[in-house]
Amino acid sequence: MRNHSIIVQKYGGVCLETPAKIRSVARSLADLHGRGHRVVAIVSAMGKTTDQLIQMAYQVSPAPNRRELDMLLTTGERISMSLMSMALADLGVPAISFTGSQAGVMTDDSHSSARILDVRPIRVREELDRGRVVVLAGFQGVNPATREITTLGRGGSDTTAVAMAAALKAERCEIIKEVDGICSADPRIVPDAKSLRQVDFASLSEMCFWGAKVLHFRSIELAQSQDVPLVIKQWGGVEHSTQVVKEGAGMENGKALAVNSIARIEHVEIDSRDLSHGFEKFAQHLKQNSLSWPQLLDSGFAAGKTSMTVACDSEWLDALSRTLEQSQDLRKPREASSSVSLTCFGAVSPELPLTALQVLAHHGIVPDKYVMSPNSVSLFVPVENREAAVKALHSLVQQT
Ligand SMILES: Nc1ncnc2c1ncn2[C@@H]1O[C@H](COP(=O)(O)OP(=O)(O)O)[C@@H](O)[C@H]1O
Ligand SMILES: N[C@@H](CC(=O)OP(=O)(O)O)C(=O)O
Repeated sequence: MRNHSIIVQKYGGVCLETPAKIRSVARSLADLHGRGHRVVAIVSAMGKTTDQLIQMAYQVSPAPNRRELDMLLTTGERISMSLMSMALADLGVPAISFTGSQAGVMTDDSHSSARILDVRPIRVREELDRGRVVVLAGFQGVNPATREITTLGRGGSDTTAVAMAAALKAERCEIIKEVDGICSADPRIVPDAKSLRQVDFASLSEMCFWGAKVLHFRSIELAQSQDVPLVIKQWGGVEHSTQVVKEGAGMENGKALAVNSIARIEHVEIDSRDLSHGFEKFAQHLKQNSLSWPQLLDSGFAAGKTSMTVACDSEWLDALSRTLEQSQDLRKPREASSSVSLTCFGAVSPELPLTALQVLAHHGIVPDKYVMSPNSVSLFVPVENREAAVKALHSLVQQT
């Protein structure tokens, strides 16, 4: 099998929700294997397993130890990988499952937000050469210095898939989803959102930073730097739904591609001398409460206070809110907000921010913050206006 091309496929929790769905994914892997490819399947935890495990941890401890939390969360992917391997064996396909550490995914020591330092897939290669389908637990690795098990952060299986595809020099890395690829908006909010057949790395990276739950943000950067051919495919479909390309050939500069949103953004105020002091106090607070760094969206200093605007998964934000109630110097100055972002191919045109504000005003939505990035216009709106804001801004996406 040494000369056969390697295909890495990643299946998210939605595609693996039930034993029946696992059997059906196994049939599709068997089919790919039967067509002569060497197949590596990266699996996430079934359905909402990771959420349930996190909730369980917080029921046991208000500030779960991060090492132990990683030990707990990695079990979700172990369940999927072993079940998938069993289902493949039942179909007569030789298969073997590996955890992240068995597969040689080496990370730093940052529990719950570890970064991949190296991938040494020795056992994976051996098993592929033997003709087996290799099923790998996504979202996890091991720190070679401490020998501790780590996780890559929520949604990290996409990053495992890209890193493994790069290390194995795979022909391509396919991210298999239930949705029809990357859409011009979350189809749950905008049912007639169109699927983007091609998207360039820079735009996709900003879409995912600003809330498109289609790919782990870090996996995009990795695919670009490691030159991994990356496609997003709808589960059951034969064609690629979305192909990620270096440059979006044929697309107009500044064209609005998609609207995405972050449902919950929390604001934190820190009594401090200056911005740097504010950051130090925030870092200390996170450490004391066993919290990893969140996604930082905005920060500023005025009148003895550092303000931080952060996003993360809801369990993390709930935990932060609880710890802030007990703090003297850090507090929540206001209710949470949502962001809504319009991402363009190429640089944002200078008139777009005003147009976006006018469209929202027409729908009675008044944002209170505007953040500019190279490809996106992002506005912070009240949580209750989020869906209406996404629908309104979607009218600016060119329907071609
Ligand atoms: N721009 C977007 N395009 C496609 N899906 C999006 C977008 N923004 C948010 N989503 C949501 O992301 C999820 C995509 O992946 P899904 O296959 O359901 O999950 P996973 O593979 O991570 O288990 C869907 O629930 C979809 O509603
Ligand atoms: N199970 C992990 C990792 C992951 O990547 O999941 P998914 O591919 O279903 O988003 C999580 O829920 O964060």
